[in-house]
Amino acid sequence: RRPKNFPPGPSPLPILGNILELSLDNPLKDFERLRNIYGNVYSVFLGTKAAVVINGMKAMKDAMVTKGIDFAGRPQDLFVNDTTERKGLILADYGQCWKDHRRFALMTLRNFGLGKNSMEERIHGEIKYITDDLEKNIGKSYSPQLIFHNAASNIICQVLFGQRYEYDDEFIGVIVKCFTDNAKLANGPWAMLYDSFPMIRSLPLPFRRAFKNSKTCQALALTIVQEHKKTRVPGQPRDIKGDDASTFSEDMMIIYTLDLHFAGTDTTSNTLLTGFLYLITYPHIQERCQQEIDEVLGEKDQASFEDRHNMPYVQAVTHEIQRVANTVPLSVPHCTIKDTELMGYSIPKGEFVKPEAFMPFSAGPRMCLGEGLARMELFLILVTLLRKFNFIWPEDAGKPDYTPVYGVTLTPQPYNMKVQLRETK
Ligand code: HEM
Repeated sequence: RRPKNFPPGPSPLPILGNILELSLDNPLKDFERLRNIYGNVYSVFLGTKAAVVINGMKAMKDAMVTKGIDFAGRPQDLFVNDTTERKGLILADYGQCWKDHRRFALMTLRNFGLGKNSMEERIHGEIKYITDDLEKNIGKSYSPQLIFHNAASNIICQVLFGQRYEYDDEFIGVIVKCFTDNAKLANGPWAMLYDSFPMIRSLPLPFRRAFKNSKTCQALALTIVQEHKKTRVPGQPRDIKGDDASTFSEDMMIIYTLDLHFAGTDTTSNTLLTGFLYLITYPHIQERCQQEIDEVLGEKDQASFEDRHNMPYVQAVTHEIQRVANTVPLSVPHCTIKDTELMGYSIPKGEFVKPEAFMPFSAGPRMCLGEGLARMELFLILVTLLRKFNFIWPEDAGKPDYTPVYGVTLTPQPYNMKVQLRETK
């Protein structure tokens, strides 16, 4: 039963709650349907657990910013918590440990050049590998998935581990494959059943693959962390470092690096993949971006992030790409840390909230800490590639299918593109 003055929603069935109202494969349309019936703040029961769904700018701002701290918790009894063994930063509950980790991550990103030229240089260094790969494939029908996932992974790997990996490197290939698989599993049907019906959790069902993926990544990350400990010179940080005496134990450090690696890979790359899918199939928009890029950059060697201020059209296209890509469609679940109110409804401590509104990086104290890096990556990669190449839908590729594949991150259906060098002026 809903607590007094709780946000409204469909009547729950015993044990099942409202699970039959939601498509287990992709509940986004059902969330939208329920929003049309119950308004911007409503609740659904996943099994016996109540979840509040928040939509629309006003309710999102109220919950995530005005009452940001009230809503800054993370539920701790979900499939995703068992996958990451309750360690790391993304799913840490509100408290000192989360604060320390968030501050440390932001400081590391700053120390490694975010907001300064060095991060731009690092991104440009990686773009050079993308353009080399594209140049090798001029005229062929080519799947861009691997390059964008590996490029985004390499940019964050350089901050985390001080190194990049070749695009055919097996070690990183395994990690990125586990990430993409877990991003689908964590919002997939088995996760929904796992969250709704705790009695099935110990059964050998397909959700176990996510635990196996997580163990595989942990074992690989451990080898890097141990290698770095061996060769570390005190006082000369090359990348992030741990300290056994604090909350940054080796164990914690491993999940923490995987968290940042995961958060920085599947998000930026899927946004780019969706971006190119639309730029290819709306060629007049690709062309207008290229015109603006040519005018602003002229003879300049390479684009700088500052150039965005002179490229209003490219900026608008980047924002539109983020809107249609809807890369993290349900954000990350929040929970209230004390009894609070939202849009006139009472929300008691401990119920969890899945914000659904368009704010690609979310808002408030828990908002994406990689926003600055992601924006820089999206801008520099888009501008540099569009300046040098034309991207074309292959003649034999049939009609484009824009239906995204559901998961923690939305992914476009796999597609091939053709690349041509642009005429140099
Ligand atoms: C287009 C790219 C990206 C999008 C759309 C995106 C989106 C998001 C969203 C919606 C959240 C949840 C915020 C909330 O709970 O309210 C989040 C959290 C987070 N993101 Fe991103 N993100 C992107 C790129 C990145 C990058 C490049 C990094 C790496 C530096 C990163 C690191 C994180 C971390 C660590 C959190 C958890 C923050 C916390 O719990 O305090 N993200 N992101």
